[in-house]
Amino acid sequence: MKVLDVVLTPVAFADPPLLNAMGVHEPFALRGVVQLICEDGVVGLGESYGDLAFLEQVRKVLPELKGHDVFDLPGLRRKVATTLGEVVFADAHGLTGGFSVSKTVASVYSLFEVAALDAQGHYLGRPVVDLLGGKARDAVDFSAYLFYKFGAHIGAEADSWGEVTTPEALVGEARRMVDEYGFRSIKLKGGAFDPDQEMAGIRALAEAFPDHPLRIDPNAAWTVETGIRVAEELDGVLEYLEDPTPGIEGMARVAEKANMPLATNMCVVRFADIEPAFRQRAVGVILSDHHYWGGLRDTQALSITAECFDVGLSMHSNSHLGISLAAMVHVAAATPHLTYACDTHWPWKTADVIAPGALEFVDGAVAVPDKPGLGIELDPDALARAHEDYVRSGQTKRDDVTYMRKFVGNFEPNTARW
Ligand SMILES: O=C([O-])C(=O)C[C@H](O)[C@@H](O)C(=O)[O-]
Ligand SMILES: [Mg+2]
Repeated sequence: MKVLDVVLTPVAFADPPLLNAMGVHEPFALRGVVQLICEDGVVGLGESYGDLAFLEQVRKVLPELKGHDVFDLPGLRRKVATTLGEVVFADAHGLTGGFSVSKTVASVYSLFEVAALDAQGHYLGRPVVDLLGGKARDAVDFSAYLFYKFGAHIGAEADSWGEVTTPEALVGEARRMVDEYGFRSIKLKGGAFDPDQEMAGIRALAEAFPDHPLRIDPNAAWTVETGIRVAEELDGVLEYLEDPTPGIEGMARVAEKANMPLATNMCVVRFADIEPAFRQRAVGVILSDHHYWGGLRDTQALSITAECFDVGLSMHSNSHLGISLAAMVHVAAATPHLTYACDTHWPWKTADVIAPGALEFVDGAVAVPDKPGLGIELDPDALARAHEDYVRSGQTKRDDVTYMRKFVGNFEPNTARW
């Protein structure tokens, strides 16, 4: 089944002022939506980053795809690699680790691989999970993804979540997420405040939700010494400690002293990082993310590799829409060695580009769609609105640092700050 045309649509959707080590989320999150228009009226959908520098790489590949057979995934990867050559896409926030030629190819390929698998599924009348080997589980568990946050964007009214900077407000945020979605585990995005303040937040969550496994992720905002201190003080409280400090060597030094596993989506972000990280026993959990690990099938390869070394697998999330959630659910369902509830930013958004109803949270889990392909439908009006928002936003990249300086004039990223 050949590709006749490819449509790439940059979109934006409203995002609250969520805090992290790099600053604060801007008023809109950007994404790129791809439609592979194929023979027989089949359309395959993919979603990834919306930064202009990323979309420029994606655009280079578009003309190469016409006439490509959507069942030829190795050929698709070759076309992406050949077209991009030695180019390296680097985002402005670094929250998903370092940049490389291989990560750039993996990221661009992933967008098209998901769309090709969706198209294959439509053509065959089978869900993507079946194309990936079949269901290892019927529903995929997600964790509540808590953020400290400002109450409002610059010049805007307060959003419905309000300001969250205290343990009490954090527990309130968690309560709302758990009540609305039924999440059975909780992740706190840290790195925004002093670690003692964030530990107080974790302790308040542990008291309010004694049956919910907890994690904290400061995105490498701490020194090795602070990472070790937090690991000791939160021993028995956390199921894992995510990216306390920068780099494989630093993580290995914290891991040596920590009783809980260390998790990462920053120091192991491509297959070449696995050998040094595992040799130094730097991580006990990898957060997979098909958007930069080379698609759904490479995510499964990552899982098998982790399993061989007795390393756990969880799943990372950036701000995303329904196409990405569907892809995450299909690959998670087809990946037996997935040992933790996955991350998702889903509760933070209020709009989407897909028709509602295909992906529902019940008890914190999303049932795997059984319709063909990803099992979702693009809503053309919603896509057009999201594209208008992209144009209106004036944003061309995610830049949490610069936006934070509008709140705190002399702000510098919190990398290894404490
Ligand atoms: O687990 C992580 O590191 C992330 O989810 C990175 C994200 O970019 C998150 O920090 C965010 O959206 O601010
Ligand atoms: Mg992380």
